[in-house]
Amino acid sequence: MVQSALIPAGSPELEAERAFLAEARAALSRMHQVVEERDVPLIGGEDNDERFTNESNIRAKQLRAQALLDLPDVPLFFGLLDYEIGTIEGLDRVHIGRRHVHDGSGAPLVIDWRAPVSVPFYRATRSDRQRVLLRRRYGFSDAAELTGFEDEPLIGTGESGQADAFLRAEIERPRTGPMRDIVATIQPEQDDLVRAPLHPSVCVQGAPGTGKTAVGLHRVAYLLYTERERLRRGGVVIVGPNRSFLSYIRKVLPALGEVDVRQITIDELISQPATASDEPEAASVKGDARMARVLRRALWSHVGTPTEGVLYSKGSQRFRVHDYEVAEIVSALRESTRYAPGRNALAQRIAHAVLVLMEQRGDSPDDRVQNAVARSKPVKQLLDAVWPRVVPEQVLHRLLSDADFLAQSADEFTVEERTALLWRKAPRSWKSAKWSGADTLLLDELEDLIERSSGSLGHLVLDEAQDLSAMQLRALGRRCRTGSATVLGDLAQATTPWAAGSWDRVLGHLEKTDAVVAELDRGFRVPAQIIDFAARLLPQIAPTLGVPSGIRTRADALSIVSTDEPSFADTLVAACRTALTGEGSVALIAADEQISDLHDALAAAGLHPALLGATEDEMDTERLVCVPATLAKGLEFDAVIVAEPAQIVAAEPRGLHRLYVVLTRAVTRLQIVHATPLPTALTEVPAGIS
Ligand SMILES: Nc1ncnc2c1ncn2[C@@H]1O[C@H](COP(=O)(O)OP(=O)(O)OP(=O)(O)O)[C@@H](O)[C@H]1O
Repeated sequence: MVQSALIPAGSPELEAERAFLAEARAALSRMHQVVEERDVPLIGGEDNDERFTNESNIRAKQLRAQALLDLPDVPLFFGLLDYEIGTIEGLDRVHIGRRHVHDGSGAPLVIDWRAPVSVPFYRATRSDRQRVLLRRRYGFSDAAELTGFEDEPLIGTGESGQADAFLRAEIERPRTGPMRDIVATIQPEQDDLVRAPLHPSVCVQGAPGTGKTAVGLHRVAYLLYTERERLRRGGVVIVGPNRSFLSYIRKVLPALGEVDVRQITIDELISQPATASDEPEAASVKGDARMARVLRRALWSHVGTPTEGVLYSKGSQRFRVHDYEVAEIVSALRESTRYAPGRNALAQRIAHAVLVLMEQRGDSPDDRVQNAVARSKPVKQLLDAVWPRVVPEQVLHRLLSDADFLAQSADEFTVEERTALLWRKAPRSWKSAKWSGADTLLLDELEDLIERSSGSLGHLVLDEAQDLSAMQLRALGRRCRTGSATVLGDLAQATTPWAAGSWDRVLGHLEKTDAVVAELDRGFRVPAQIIDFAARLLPQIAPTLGVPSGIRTRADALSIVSTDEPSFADTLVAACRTALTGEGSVALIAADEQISDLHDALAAAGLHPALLGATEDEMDTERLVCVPATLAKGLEFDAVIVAEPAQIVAAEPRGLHRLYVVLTRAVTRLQIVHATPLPTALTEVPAGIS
């Protein structure tokens, strides 16, 4: 909501626009009321299908009503296009907003930004004006009151700078609370990705603040508009790195009228909760793609070679299926099925062989006889010996506790890697085992090897995907086998030791190798001075990536304060106090082990800081937030104070990547306060980087 618009209050045209806004609001309220008052057709009967249909209809009505609620702080429209007469039948002037609003008789008042007629709002230029005569952008107060507008005629020569000024004003609007939508200022390169079709999948590599998260969220809203029916069945899920991040983005989709999208962490998507943790070495090996082969081998090693056949008796008759015949069936099945259906198929094939023997002796047995043979004691005994029933926990327990079994299943791992995998103190049985997050993914993989999972998700958005392990990506891909994905991330921000390292690998693990990979390199969040400073780390952390460009510059964007140990806390308090005199949000970011002491120091100085991660919505309530470095990813603040970069680097193996993340969170100002020397990667400027 840009506040500085050219047309002043009181002008007749502005008053006309205000009246139009009031009319549109009243119309939306009527649309909402119509839905509220509509009876849901309920079908009689109490069986599951009928109950399910009734519940779905009630929920559909609730969602529709919710989507039509007029949100008091969200403007109903943000732009307008004047088309050449006759371009669109009966509609030369189009107001563009977050939702479609009609007057009750079907005539549109506000057109949804996702509709084809809205596209030129984002794409038309003077050299390619797409039959548009004029583009108008509106300014609103924080209470969504129309304060003015700017017109951009597209006829004539030259380019106007209004769009850039508008974008800049929008980005620099002080941040309060969670992330907001960018629907009024989506840029053409972002719009390409937002409106890309549902298939194939899309993968976006983008430097910090290039709008990846914003693109992912707007793309979901767009896909739900164009493919609602297809996506309704499987659903759409957004997977983010942690609860703080999800809380930060939670309001964008509802503001765009989409209230039925799950936004969760990967741990929440995998059904089994973790109850233990891993050493980093173990977590790394468990996340490695080679684990998939190891698990497959470990599982299938339970299938043995029959040493005896089956002797089936019916009355006085005996039917024998020889061991070599069983062995042939087993070996054909192991090549072609999953574990559990293979076991059932083995029983059926043996039973079929018995039936053939019966027929050879003149009987004419039917299917019921075959089923009875398949369930008979001799067949069951053979199954238990040759193809035993197993559960994922059994297999994993054995792998992590039995060094010989592990060595036999995992010969591609080094001795050190196998040692890292083995439990120091193994639980007595699989039933009493506690599983770490990495283990739950291995169990998930095993479950799929035993019985194919359904994989029916319609669309999956993965944010910060550069951090996911191969096994996490495989688990995600399994849930979306027929659906498509939007994969968002930045390889330079990969902080996990198990990060896949390239988009080809990520997409391979996800089984979305058909994805189109695109790059965003215009940084909207971070002023150029800060981006250039942070980019000094790139030659070390991501030498193959290009250096991003910041679209804004600010003379006072970056300052570095060197202090000594005794004055360190006081210097930080002073820096935070000064930052709070400006507008918007302020973050103090420090290494995780340092943050709570610093939080206490700020509190003792009376600055009322919140501590990120303590609850879920601390960014909504306090202007000053203390952020542990490991939770900073994906977030942004108007002013950022980074304490002791060297400590952030020293805290973890990929500390320089973490520092890159931390340095790129500020929208207006970054101040670095340090008592120990800055990491040399920041002070020794490589050639070609300013
Ligand atoms: N077209 C735009 N108009 C206005 N603001 C924008 C636009 N594109 C991005 N922004 C703003 O820039 C900031 C960064 O966007 P976003 O968080 O989506 O970037 P990102 O690429 O996901 O960053 P990171 O890599 O740090 O997670 C946000 O405040 C977002 O609203």
